[in-house]
Amino acid sequence: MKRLTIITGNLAKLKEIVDIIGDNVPFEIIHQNIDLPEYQGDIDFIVSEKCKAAAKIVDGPVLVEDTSLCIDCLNGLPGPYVKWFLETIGSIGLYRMVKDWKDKSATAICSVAFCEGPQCDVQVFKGTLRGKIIEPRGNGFGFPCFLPDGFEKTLAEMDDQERNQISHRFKCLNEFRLFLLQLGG
Ligand SMILES: O=c1nc[nH]c2c1ncn2[C@H]1C[C@H](O)[C@@H](COP(=O)(O)OP(=O)(O)OP(=O)(O)O)O1
Ligand SMILES: [Mg+2]
Repeated sequence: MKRLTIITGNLAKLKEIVDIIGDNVPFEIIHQNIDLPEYQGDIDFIVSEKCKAAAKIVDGPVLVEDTSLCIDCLNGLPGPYVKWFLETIGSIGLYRMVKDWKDKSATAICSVAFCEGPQCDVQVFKGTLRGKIIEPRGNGFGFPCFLPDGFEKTLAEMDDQERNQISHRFKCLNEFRLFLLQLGG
């Protein structure tokens, strides 16, 4: 069976990816814990560059993921730079940035890029989840300040099973899973 290497430095993300892809796909899924460069640009560019860097390291099929949180009243910021916002001002800081705006709507975006090797084309998949920014609640993996539309729990208040049925990452990786099944072993 072909091997597919997931490259991420984030183990919570890895667990979700593996749980969603499941074990029916015709690839043996393995992981390398490597912190890839954090590129700048739009979502497609960033995840594609990440994928090319990963394919060079592995010299075979790779999957990388990049997460964005795009807030409407901030014209899409922090977008793919959400990691730096979380590390500096945190979820509460994100909430404070938007608390005086009437429109607090936002989109969580999971983007995944796959390629079969360093010389191969990169394919990008995306999953989006609409919601709004609220005062942070919850301790799970998932944005504590993001309340998905139609739900009463933030992503960080949901348990893994609940989140993996509705999340941006679920939507994206479910599409990728179907693509892998089509691709064959
Ligand atoms: O569903 C999520 N719910 C809440 N927070 C999340 C989620 N997914 C990623 N995150 C965090 C991790 C990082 O602070 C930033 C995304 O940055 P991002 O570059 O994609 O992740 P990362 O650097 O941790 O791992 P990687 O080695 O795959 O690049 O948002
Ligand atoms: Mg990263």
